[in-house]
Amino acid sequence: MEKIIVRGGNRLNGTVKIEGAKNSVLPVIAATLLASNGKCVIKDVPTLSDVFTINEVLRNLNADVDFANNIVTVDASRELKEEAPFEYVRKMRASVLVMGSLLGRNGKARVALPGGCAIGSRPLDQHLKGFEAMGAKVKVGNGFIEAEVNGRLKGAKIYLDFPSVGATENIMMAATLAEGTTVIDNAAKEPEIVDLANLLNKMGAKVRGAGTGTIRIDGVEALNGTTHTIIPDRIEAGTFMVAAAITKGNVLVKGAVAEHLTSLIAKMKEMGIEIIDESEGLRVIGPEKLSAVDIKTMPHPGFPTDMQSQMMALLLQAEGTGMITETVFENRFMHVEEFRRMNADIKIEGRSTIINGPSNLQGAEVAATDLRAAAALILTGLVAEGVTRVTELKHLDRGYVDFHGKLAALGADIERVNDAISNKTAIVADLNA
Ligand SMILES: CC(=O)N[C@H]1[C@@H](OP(=O)(O)OP(=O)(O)OC[C@H]2O[C@@H](n3ccc(=O)[nH]c3=O)[C@H](O)[C@@H]2O)O[C@H](CO)[C@@H](O)[C@@H]1O
Ligand SMILES: C=C(OP(=O)(O)O)C(=O)O
Repeated sequence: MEKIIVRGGNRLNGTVKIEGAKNSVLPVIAATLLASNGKCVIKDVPTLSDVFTINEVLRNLNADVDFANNIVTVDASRELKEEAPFEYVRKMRASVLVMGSLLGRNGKARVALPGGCAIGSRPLDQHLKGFEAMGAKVKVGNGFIEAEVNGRLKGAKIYLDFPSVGATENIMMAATLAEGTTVIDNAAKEPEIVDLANLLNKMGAKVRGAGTGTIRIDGVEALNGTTHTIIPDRIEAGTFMVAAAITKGNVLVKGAVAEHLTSLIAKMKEMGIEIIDESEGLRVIGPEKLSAVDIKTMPHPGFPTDMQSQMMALLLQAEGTGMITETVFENRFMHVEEFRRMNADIKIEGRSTIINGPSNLQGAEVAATDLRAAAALILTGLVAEGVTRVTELKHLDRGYVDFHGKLAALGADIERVNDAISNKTAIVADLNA
């Protein structure tokens, strides 16, 4: 079994470089399916398992996809197939993002239903409501969603009940090739939505208002290939900011964009952490004592749910009682039990957790329950007494490139081992002895 082994106690110092954003690159790669002429060249693509999965989804749809040196090149000019099977959607929910592109380009899409996941039930009703408003017939059955339109999609006015990131992206992509104008109200405002709109506009689309609550898309006849560089990953940046603060270190998080991290910076400053906006990124200096704060996750520009578990790790080290309320996902506290195994004092009350700090954290064997929980448990291991072993690293690899290597370069005592391999090596060594 693969494990990350951390021995707590080292302060982190130095510079870490942030990769391109996972949550940007996945919709961007899905959007390249819209180009019926020319290739799309996407730069600063992180080598994450989710990127390999979306590339496979595209290949399966008959696109040519090449991935080398952090550049993905997609040629989707051939006729596309219409189905994203369960084997991909099961690995990564964001596979459903090909639905908007396929519907816009082909008039038909068949995507396996993702089902729930460890952080919540995550329905797709807002995506489907948008496609239906644009004239698609949507059918759900036999584990698949099928959407089909006779001729072209028609522009429509769509109000989202919740500013869903995925629904905003899927509807935006479909609308680029629709007849007439689509208006999405109560749209998500995340920086990744703006990145996707910038790519679409370079491909020849007419998208305005991305980053605000109302996005207007004037449909065009066809889209072309282009070159695009992915924005830096604000969640990876935030995770390293917490790593610096929790270890009382001094780290330059190179490439971090302050405007993408306003709510996190505000909360970290409230906790007593020094954050300096330098030309290359954000420098984070951890204080000797952290103060407890209350946090409520919200759609952007509110506090990101994807930083919730990492901030819980930080609050475990703060003086006093802090509260975290999760409003985006209904079940994103699975990591609490794992933190408790490390001697954390946390209570769950409905959608809130009460964290009493500072905890006398102790190393333990813990299992990652989702991607951000994996990172949070490793962060906790950086300050726990003794050795922490974190398993279920498939979650970590979805969203972090060489996480342990980057922490080790900053001075952490951390390694990644594979028991299966070391057992095999031991057996071979025995045989040779
Ligand atoms: C690949 C990607 O970009 N993933 C991000 C994206 O996920 P994702 O796009 O799945 O998140 P959404 O914004 O859609 O979901 C937020 C909430 O809305 C609900 N909902 C969503 C769609 C829908 O049709 N009906 C519905 O009820 C979800 O169950 C959830 O409770 O945004 C989340 C919220 O910032 C982040 O945590 C994820 O990292
Ligand atoms: C929840 C996350 O991602 P996804 O939507 O891809 O599951 C995340 O990045 O923390």
